Amino acid sequence: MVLTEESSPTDDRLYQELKAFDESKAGVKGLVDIGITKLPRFFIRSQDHIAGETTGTQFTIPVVDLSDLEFRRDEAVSLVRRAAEEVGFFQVVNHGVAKEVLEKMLEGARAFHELPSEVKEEYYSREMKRKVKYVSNFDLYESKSANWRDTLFCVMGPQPLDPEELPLVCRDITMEYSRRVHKLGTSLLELLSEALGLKPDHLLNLECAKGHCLLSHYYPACPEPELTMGTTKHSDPDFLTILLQDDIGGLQIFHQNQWIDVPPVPGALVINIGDLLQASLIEGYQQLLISNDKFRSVEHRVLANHIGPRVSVACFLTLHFYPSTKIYGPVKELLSEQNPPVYRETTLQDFIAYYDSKGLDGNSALTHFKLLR
Ligand SMILES: O=C(O)CCC(=O)C(=O)O
Ligand SMILES: [Fe+2]
Repeated sequence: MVLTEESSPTDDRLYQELKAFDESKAGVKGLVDIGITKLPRFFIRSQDHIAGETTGTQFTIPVVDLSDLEFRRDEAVSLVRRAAEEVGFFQVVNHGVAKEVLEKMLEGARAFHELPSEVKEEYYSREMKRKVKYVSNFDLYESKSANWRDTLFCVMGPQPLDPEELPLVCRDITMEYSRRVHKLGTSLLELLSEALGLKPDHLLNLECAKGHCLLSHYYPACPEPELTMGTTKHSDPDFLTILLQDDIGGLQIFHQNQWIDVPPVPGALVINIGDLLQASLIEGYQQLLISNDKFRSVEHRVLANHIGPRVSVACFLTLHFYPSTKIYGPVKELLSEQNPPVYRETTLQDFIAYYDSKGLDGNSALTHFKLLR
C-alpha cells in the first residue's frame, strides 16, 4: 500500500480509507466493536501471502527447562545451542517468572486494549520518539495490507521509564513484568554466550540487554480470518525476543520450508533470535555468528482467527530507541580473505529506520545491509 505521487484516484480513495481508520484511533478493536462482518479492503491479502504451506509435520519447537541451572547448566547450554542454531526459536519453562506474573501481564495487556476508546485514544500515536504509545499497524501506510492487530508499545530501558507514563490499568504489572523478563533475558544471553563458546558475560558486554521494550498485542476475533493475517511474516529487528502468549495459538515459524505451529505451553515463554544477533551488527561478532553460520533469526507470523481476542506480550531486547551514533560492524582484525564481511557497517538507528520504512512484509531487512560479493 505504498502510495506515491503518481497514485491513481483509486489509490487516493484507499488512502482516504486508511486515514479514516487511523484517525478513528480505535484500531481493529474499534472495527469489531461496531460489528463489522466484512473486512475493510486494506486488510485483505493476496492469496499467496495467506495460507502458506502448513503441513501435518511432526516437528515441535524445542522446550528447554531452565530449573536448577547450577547443576544442569551444561545440559541447558547445549539445548539452547541446538535450538538457536537449528530452529532459531525455542520455549523455556521453569524460567523464574512466576505464573501469576505471566497471567497478570496478559490480563493487564488485555485490559488496556479493552478500555473505552476515549481513554485509549490519548495514547494513540505514530511518533517514533514517544516511549509509550498505542497504534494499529505501525506500518499501516507502508505495508501491502494491514494486520488484524493493535499494539501497545512501551520502551522500558535503558533510560528507566517513569511509571506515570504507563496507562493505569496495566501500570504496576508492566513495571513488574518488565523487571522480571529483563532478568530472564540477561540469563538467556549468558546461556547463548556460553553456547557460542564465549564467557557468559560476552553478549551482555556487547550491550545486547542494555535496552528493552514491551509490545502488547491484541488480536480481536476476526470475521473473515482466511482473508487476512494477525501478523505478517517477518523476523524481529532486535537481539532477542521473549514472547508471552495466551492459550489461543496462531503463532507459526517458517522452518525447513514449512509453517510450523508454536503451540501455547502453559507457563512457558517463547524465545527467538533477532536479526541483530544473527547478523551481529555488533563489534566483533559478525565472524562468529555469520561466517560460522551460527544462530538464526527466523521468519514467523500469526494467523488471524475466528476465536479471540488473542493477547501476546513481546519483550524485544534492543537498543532501538537509544540515541547512539555508535557504528556496528565487524572488527577489522577479524577479517581476512577467507572471512570477508557479510554485512556493511551501520548504526542501529539506520537499521531500524530501514526496517520500519519497508514494513513487515517481504524480505528480511538484513538483505539491505548485505555486502555484494
Ligand atoms: O503475537 C505473537 O505471537 C508474535 C508477535 C511478534 O512476532 C512480534 O511482536 O514481533
Ligand atoms: Fe516477531
